[in-house]
Amino acid sequence: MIPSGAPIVTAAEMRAAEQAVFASGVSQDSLMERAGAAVARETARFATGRPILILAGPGNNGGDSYVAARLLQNAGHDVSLVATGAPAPGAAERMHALWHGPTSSLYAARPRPVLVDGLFGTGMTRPLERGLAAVFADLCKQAEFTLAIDLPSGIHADTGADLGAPRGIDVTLALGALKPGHLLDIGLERCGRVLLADIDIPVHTRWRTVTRPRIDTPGAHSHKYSRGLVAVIEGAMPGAARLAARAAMAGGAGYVVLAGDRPWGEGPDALVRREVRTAEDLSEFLGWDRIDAIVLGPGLGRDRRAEAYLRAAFAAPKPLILDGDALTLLGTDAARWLETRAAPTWITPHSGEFDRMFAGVGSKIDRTLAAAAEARATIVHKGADTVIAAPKGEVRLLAHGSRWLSTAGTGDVLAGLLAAQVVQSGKGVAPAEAAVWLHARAAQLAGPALIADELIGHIPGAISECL
Ligand SMILES: NC(=O)C1=CN([C@@H]2O[C@H](COP(=O)(O)OP(=O)(O)OC[C@H]3O[C@@H](n4cnc5c(N)ncnc54)[C@H](O)[C@@H]3O)[C@@H](O)[C@H]2O)[C@H](O)CC1
Ligand SMILES: [K+]
Repeated sequence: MIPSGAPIVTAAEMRAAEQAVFASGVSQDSLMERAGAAVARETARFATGRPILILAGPGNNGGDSYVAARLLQNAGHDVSLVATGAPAPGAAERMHALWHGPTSSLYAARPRPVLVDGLFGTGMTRPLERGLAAVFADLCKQAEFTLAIDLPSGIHADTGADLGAPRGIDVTLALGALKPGHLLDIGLERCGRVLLADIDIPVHTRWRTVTRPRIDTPGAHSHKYSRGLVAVIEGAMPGAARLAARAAMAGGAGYVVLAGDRPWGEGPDALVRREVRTAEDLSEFLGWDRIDAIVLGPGLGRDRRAEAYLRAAFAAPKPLILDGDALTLLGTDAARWLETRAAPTWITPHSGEFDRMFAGVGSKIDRTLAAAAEARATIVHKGADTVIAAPKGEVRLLAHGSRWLSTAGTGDVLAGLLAAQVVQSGKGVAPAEAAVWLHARAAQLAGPALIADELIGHIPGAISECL
């Protein structure tokens, strides 16, 4: 569980935001008191009277620990503390001096039912030392409830990479804002439930977690064309394009056309079919001015005709959603090709497709942002941690999507759903955010062992939560 619509900042941005608070006249001690008070409040809520062990590292994460230990003890809790080294000069040292309760060394620590991890937070720069990681993991294992301050110690704040974090953290209390490490990579599975404590540090960022979209009920004068026409192009595996087309219909598009050489197969009667056999046919069809968005890629194939279809779709001056085989065909030339398009483009790669198209370093957010800027396209980089990035720097992140989505055809559904949002809500991240939210919610509604066909049936239920 991750708070929705919450700001996400890097460790450096968080430090800069803290500096701005200090510059406005707030002392470091009072900010640390706020952080420690938030930790004490949440710990007390979950501890329900059980004995508490607090781990305090050498930096400001440890400083928060000393404050929380003092406040919990003052409130009557049974608290003991483990310090892993001398506190750094400054606020952490002053908070250490105010702690008068029992303190032991890490290696002599006895497990207690409630564990608070204040070893390292955003200052985590290198892997945990082995012995420390082993003792820490053991204390977590033996605790009944574990809360991590800001981040689990052993998770890289900016990438979510594993620097030795234990399993079994129940709650991570993010201070001030979420960090990428709460949402990406190993961080996503090691943080447990993420709660966000507002400690009054203003942050300015264009990175947020995905929120539930607001969808308008069609107006009195709406008609099939005003609600948007989506053209889905069929290829070698027609089932995939049909899934995308049905998802576009369920997603609220006014009119959906399936175009291909075998479009007459199964599927709803409300789906309009159009026979297209060659790239010339396709160009002619895509010249129809009623078309508001094109979906190309699901089940397209990778033969010469598929390449010719891709060129025809690229040349059409219409919003274009590219998925699956279209992305494989673009390959390492993707950015060069995509940046030539005048009309808006969305691409929906999973990590394998993304890595074939783009180089790049850093976190999944950094790499997706760099690719979006280079390709001048909005990218929905799918996975357990789905990152949406737009060329001008906007980022949306959806973590904890249903693991049951990892099955054939769900990506085709997302592509169709995205097209439906594009024709209804326009440019950039907004339609992608809406599509990703609806897709995840439909998956929750479909429950375990879902198949892509069933997912489509739950899209209207997801939409009804957004009206
Ligand atoms: N800045 C503030 O006033 C506030 C910060 N808050 C909390 O502070 C942490 C960030 O604190 P910082 O001191 O920058 O870093 P850490 O406490 O995470 O640790 C830094 C400390 O640890 C050393 N170190 C890093 N990695 C390792 C390692 N693998 N093994 C051993 N030592 C390591 C590093 O060199 C430093 O000495 C933030 O997360 C908040 O919890 C408050 O929230 C608000 C006030
Ligand atoms: K921590």
